[in-house]
Amino acid sequence: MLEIKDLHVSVDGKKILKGLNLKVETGKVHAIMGPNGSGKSTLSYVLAGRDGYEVTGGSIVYNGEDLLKMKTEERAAKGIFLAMQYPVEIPGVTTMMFLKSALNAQKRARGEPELDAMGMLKLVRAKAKDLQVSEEMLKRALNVGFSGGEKKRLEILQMSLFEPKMAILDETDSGLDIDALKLVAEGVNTLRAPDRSMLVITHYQRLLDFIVPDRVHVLAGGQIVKEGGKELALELEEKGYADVVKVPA
Ligand SMILES: Nc1ncnc2c1ncn2[C@@H]1O[C@H](COP(=O)(O)OP(=O)(O)OP(=O)(O)O)[C@@H](O)[C@H]1O
Repeated sequence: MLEIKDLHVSVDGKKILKGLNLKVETGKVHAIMGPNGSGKSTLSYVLAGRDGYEVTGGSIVYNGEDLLKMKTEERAAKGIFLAMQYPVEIPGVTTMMFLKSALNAQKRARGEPELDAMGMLKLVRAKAKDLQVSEEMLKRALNVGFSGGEKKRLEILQMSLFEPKMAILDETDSGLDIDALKLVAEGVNTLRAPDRSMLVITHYQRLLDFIVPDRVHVLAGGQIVKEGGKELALELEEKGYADVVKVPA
């Protein structure tokens, strides 16, 4: 369970989150929708512990612990995973090498035995097939020259390897054609579990037809301004934000 209370965050001196409150329940899928620039990516970065995001007020409690006191790698080891809106390219590091070192770093931090090259290859191959991530992609430098859809599929592959407890998907649907969207949604749905929460950030109802959320929250002007069930996403799609919520100044 994740509980965010009155969260205030600034980036480069600019106030972005302005008193955000949000509860994400264990085992549930929560969707966050909101206009451009409302602070959705900022929220995902703050949860993952990215540098440069200054928390000036409020609290985030994750399974009874103060998340804001944890370093980024500690958060990952405790099961927080962020599928980024713009996955980073790392020239010189093959995708396979990256997956192995990231997974083993988490295993080390949890005191679990690490996987050797063979074990890793077997695991990745099995999961990659379902997400149509080719062997050739696994040999290439991480995300370098990958299409938008390939990058997003790789993010979901990472998620299925890391088996996080709290997965944050930041606009994982952007740049996906309809077949890739279904593939990614299927990948996400197979990871739904009673001990795993998901925070799905999206602009479009379309994704939520495939990944049906338990709760929908609207983020506008740095605050959660409306909450509801999955029907709220339909209402937003139909009427637009301006007619459904009042955006704080
Ligand atoms: N480094 C920065 N310096 C100044 N302003 C920033 C910085 N990073 C983000 N912002 C601003 O913070 C606001 C929120 O950005 P954020 O990316 O969180 O929005 P978002 O809701 O994810 O938007 P979108 O839907 O367009 O992806 C935007 O107005 C953005 O320009």
